[in-house]
Amino acid sequence: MTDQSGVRPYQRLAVIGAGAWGTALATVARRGGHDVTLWARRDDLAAEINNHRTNSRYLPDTTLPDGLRATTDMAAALKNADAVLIVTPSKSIRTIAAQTRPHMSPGVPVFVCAKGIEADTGLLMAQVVAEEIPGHAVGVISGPTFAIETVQDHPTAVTVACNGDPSEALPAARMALTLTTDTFRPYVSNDITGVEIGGAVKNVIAIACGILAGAGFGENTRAAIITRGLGEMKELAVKLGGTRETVTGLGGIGDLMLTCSSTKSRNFSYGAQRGAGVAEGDVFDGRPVVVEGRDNARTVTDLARSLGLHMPICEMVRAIVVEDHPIGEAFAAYWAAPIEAEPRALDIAIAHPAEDAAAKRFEDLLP
Ligand SMILES: NC(=O)c1ccc[n+]([C@@H]2O[C@H](COP(=O)([O-])OP(=O)(O)OC[C@H]3O[C@@H](n4cnc5c(N)ncnc54)[C@H](O)[C@@H]3O)[C@@H](O)[C@H]2O)c1
Ligand SMILES: O=P(O)(O)OC[C@H](O)CO
Repeated sequence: MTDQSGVRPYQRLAVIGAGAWGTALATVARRGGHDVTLWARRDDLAAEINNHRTNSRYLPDTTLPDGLRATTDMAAALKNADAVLIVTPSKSIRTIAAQTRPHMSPGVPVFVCAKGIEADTGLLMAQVVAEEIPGHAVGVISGPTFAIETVQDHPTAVTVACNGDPSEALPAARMALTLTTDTFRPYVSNDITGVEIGGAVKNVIAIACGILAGAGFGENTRAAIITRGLGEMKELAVKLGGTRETVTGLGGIGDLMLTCSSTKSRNFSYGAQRGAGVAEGDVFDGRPVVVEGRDNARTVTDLARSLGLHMPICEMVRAIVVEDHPIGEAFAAYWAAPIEAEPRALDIAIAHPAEDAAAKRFEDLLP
């Protein structure tokens, strides 16, 4: 084990994005005694956080810690920061990173906390930030974390990752120390790729689990999808240079277990509503809710296809949410696929003996 006893926490954090997760991470850091400035897009939200210690839209019924400052002024947020967290949805990460660049002090590390892959480029979030803010160490924070539970002080663990050997991954160790409180426990990793693929893929698998739960299927089905989904996650992560161990950690199976089994997950809930027959436009009663897995279904499968990988559960979700195929048809295609080996490295493919019957069963049963 490398002796990291000389590691010092960061003292002044800028958290960019005052939605549920940005506010939760800012709360953790403030509870840890650090100086925290939270950047919000909207004036009224910054004023609410400063004047009432609440963020009622994103974290209802919670009180934020004293001394947590919010601002809409990016320069002010970044002025004295010795570390930065970017916590907006993955679609906006490039734009937000570009907005931070003119105000970023030299050498300040940046941690991305969004779970996604960029459309068109297929880049992971840390790669996007590295392109927009060159010359800064870039890391990621991910794991099984519902923002509301974190703010309510439920014991919560995350992975903080930077690339490189343990000495180069020092910013990850410093950020882990910075965010450690009596209830929040970060672990350190040097595998950004594995952690990021875990976060993006679990969103898609959670939609699949939601769809099948919403359609009325039980725990057997969910366990099958989580396990096979984990296999898809592992193949993509390893293909891109991540490790199997990371996929079996908090950012992989940990986040899968959480997100695939709770209606607190927006991805699972979105899927559950679709599976119960709610039309796309009526999900969440038409309210705009961040469901990263909808975009991830396309970006994950685009990336996998470009690498010659087949991710059948992610393809099923893509067929439903991106290409608007009927749920029954998409699930039937997945379920009646040829018999294969577990793990897939064993090269076996036997035609499904009841392909048509299986297909018909689900096409008739599901919306
Ligand atoms: N909510 C959670 O429990 C949770 C936990 C872990 C990780 N995450 C991840 O954190 C990221 C952010 O999710 P969230 O739950 O905080 O979302 P949210 O909907 O609660 O908040 C999103 C925030 O980003 C801002 N935003 C949206 N688009 C923007 C843009 N184009 N430019 C600037 N600001 C913009 C919004 O104003 C809002 O403040 C996602 O990638 C999500 O997967 C969320
Ligand atoms: O609400 P979800 O589905 O976006 O999940 C939130 C977090 O990613 C859970 O770790």
